[in-house]
Amino acid sequence: MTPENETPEGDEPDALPPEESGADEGAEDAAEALPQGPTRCGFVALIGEPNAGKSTLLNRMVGAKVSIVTHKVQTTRTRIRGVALEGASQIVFVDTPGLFRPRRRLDRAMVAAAWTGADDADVICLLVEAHRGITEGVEEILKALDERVRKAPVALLINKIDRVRPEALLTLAQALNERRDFARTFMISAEKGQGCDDLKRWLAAQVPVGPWHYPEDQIADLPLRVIAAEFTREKLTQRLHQELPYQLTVETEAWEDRKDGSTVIRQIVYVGREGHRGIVLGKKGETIKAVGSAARADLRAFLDRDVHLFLEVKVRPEWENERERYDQMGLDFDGRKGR
Ligand SMILES: Nc1nc2c(ncn2[C@@H]2O[C@H](COP(=O)(O)OP(=O)(O)OP(=O)(O)O)[C@@H](O)[C@H]2O)c(=O)[nH]1
Repeated sequence: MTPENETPEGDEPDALPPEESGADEGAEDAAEALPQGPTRCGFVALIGEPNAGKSTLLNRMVGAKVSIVTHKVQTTRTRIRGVALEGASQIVFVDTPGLFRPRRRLDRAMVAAAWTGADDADVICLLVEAHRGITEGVEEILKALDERVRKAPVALLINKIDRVRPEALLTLAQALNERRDFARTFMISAEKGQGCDDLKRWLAAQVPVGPWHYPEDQIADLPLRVIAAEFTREKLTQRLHQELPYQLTVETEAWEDRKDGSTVIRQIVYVGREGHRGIVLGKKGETIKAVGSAARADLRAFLDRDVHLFLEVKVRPEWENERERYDQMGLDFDGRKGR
């Protein structure tokens, strides 16, 4: 067992700031009228290639960090729901794993989960990276959308507009709209906030009339144990190089809310080989200690409680072929559908 070490105040690595009001210049004019009267509630699936910015957008829409974000592809493994309110509407965002050509069992389960998220949605948002344009991967997703999606409106979100010149954006928007009839096109920067208020208002008007699914103060729908494991996996992914992050998984083994207001969380990091265990631990346990304190800082902010986090690294060569590991991640072992 490696206990986490104390995190100095203010050392909270990546939490996104709450949505800033007014970040979206000119949104007032362009926005749809805010839904008035009866409550509305519906599911909005965020789909796109790995790294398109789906988790970043989800966090911005919710105004808090509920999905992990890294610069590496395929960070999101399971479907994560984040809940946002806009006027009388409750919008349940479903952050799906990136869509790509699956090779391994884990890949297949992730892609199946992504499509299940889209199949169940009232509105689908396709994120395309402004600077990458219509890649082979985007082409494949468009083709799959044509085949699979019959009813739900699909909005095109051209993300990362902060990375390109405006002229390039218009050309890309035009090319994509020629390829498919989108319900609406938005130019956004999930990271910087441009276009996001406008998008949220539009989505609020699209979701169907009906009662809210979640209490007003609930922002995420994933077991806390899984969210906690995801936070640790994010820190590992940020610190470890190359392929290793894809070859490990994190599970929350025990969770105890203590009377003194603190929470004790024990997690296991499963790796495939002894050599990987050494890398995850680092010299004198430095890596795992740093991971533990960064994850703990996020957990503390998320739970608004003091957290004691204990991490253990175990070698389990076959973890990728064990049904229980998939159950823990909320993925379907047979890759047929996400849950
Ligand atoms: N410049 C810029 N970077 C962005 C923007 N949105 C997201 N990013 C960055 O793009 C990277 C990927 O973002 P994620 O939100 O993890 O992407 P994802 O689509 O959830 O990725 P997967 O988990 O692989 O499916 C991160 O480094 C983000 O900071 C944006 O609007 N502008």
